[in-house]
Order: sequence, then C-alpha cells, then structure tokens
Amino acid sequence: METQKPRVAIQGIRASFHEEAAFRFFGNDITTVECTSFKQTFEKLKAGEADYLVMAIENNIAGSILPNYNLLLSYNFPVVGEVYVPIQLHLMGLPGVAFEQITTVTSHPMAIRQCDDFFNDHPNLKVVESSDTAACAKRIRDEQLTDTVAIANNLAARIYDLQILERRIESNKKNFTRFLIMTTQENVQKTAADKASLCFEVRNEAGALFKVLEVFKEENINMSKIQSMPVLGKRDEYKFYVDVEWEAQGNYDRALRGILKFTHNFNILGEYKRYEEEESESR
Ligand SMILES: O=C(O)C(=O)Cc1ccccc1
Repeated sequence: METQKPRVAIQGIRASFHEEAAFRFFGNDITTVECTSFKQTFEKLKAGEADYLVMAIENNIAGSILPNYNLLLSYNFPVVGEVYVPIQLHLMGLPGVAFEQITTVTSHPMAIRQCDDFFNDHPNLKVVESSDTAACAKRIRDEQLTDTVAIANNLAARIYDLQILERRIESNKKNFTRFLIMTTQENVQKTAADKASLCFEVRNEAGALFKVLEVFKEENINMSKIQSMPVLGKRDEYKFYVDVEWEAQGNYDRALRGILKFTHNFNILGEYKRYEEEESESR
C-alpha cells in the first residue's frame, strides 16, 4: 500500500534533534530522510525525494546558524512553519560502562558548547566533535566503544541501546533551538499566517533601516528577529533577515506595501503560523 506519510529531510540520522523537531511539527507518523548535510536536505527536496525539510536556524545560547540563512535564500523554498525544541542533553554509553572507564566524549558542536559546566568539572575528558548527536550514539553501539560516551537525547539512548550515565548535563536548562520547516511551492497549503520571514536590502545611508522599522511600528508589527548578512562582493552592504509577527492581517499587508519603497531585493521567505509552546513546557 502506498504510504501517505510526509517524507521529511533532516541533517543527521534518526533520533537527532532535527528528527525531534520534525516529530514536534508533524507528529510521529513521518518518514525521516537522513542527510549528511543541510545542503543535501535542500537537494532531496529539489529532486522530489522529500516533501519537507527541517533546518535549525538559531539557538538561544549559541545564536544564529549563519550558513543556513544563505541556504534559505539560494534555494528559495518557502518556509511553511517553525518549531522550538528544548535541548535536553544526556551522557550515554554502552550498558555496563562505568564513568571511570570513560576517556572520550563525542557529540555535535552545538551540544558540546551547551555543556560547559560539565566539561569544566571533568577537564580530563577528551572532546571529539561530530556531525550529529545521534550518529555519535550509534557509533558507540556499532563499534562497541567502552571508553567513549555520547551527548545526545533520550530517543538516541533508546534506539541505539545505550545507558544514560548522567541526565540533563546542559548548563542552561532553558536552552531552545528554533527550526524552520520548508517545502516546495506545490506543497504549500493556504493557512492563516501570523508570522513571516522576510529578507531585504536597504540603501547604505543614514536612517535607511530606521524607515523600515518605523513602518513596522506604525502598523503594530512585532519584529521577533533581525539578522544581517554581508552582500557578497559589495563591501559595507548588508541584507537583513527579519521575522515579523502580527495580530491583524491588514497591518501586515499595509506594512509590506509601506516598506517596499525603502528596500530592494525584497523577498518573502515564507508566511506561516508562529509556534505555540505546549502548556507543560512553559512551566
Ligand atoms: O546533532 C543533532 O542531533 C542535531 O540535530 C543538531 C543539533 C545539535 C544540538 C542542538 C540542536 C541541534
């Protein structure tokens, strides 16, 4: 029987945080398309081998993932949603391995950076960066490593048969990563949006960006994010990636018309529903 499950491309393998993000957005009934790079997720979408892709864009501790902004613009697939995932990190190894046996800790750089306190407490542990948290967990299982542990999530421990030696070793317990969901133009479904991701350039002169922000203010548009990126080959010129939120569609429509005259190379990367945090997470 033909499957109707959405095929979702992620950078990483099953049980990575990208898959967790995909589950949060689509539910658990998806087909995960494992990729070795962010670029490959876009290529899968382009080739029709995936229906959606999920891509981390920022973290409230590590900040923006800048190369992913370039991918957003160069492939031009519409953003159709966002999801925030709390990053809870556990130390895991082969069952039976004792903490004293461990010489090496392996994980994704973003996870490692979020465990500073743990590494300060254990300065003798060697740290090895890798492509994704789940792949680190899987490698320990596949190669039966008794001197190495991974930092990854609960699901990774479960599906790669590892034992958690220490729970929640992230330094900051309110650590979230924001992921964007993208699809092809044909897959976009018309839904009521209250958030948009925009990209534009302004003239390199006094007050140029201010004029845009003034329109947002006049139309009661909340700017939830602004990120500048250099325009390649043009010294001192920047493009701005901006996320905006609104309560009334009319405000957004008027704001778009209003800012057009102050911007160039204007792009709507996507209009979508902002992510609503589940009750239990906000406590
Ligand atoms: O390595 C993973 O599991 C990823 O999906 C990348 C990542 C790592 C840490 C926080 C958020 C995303």
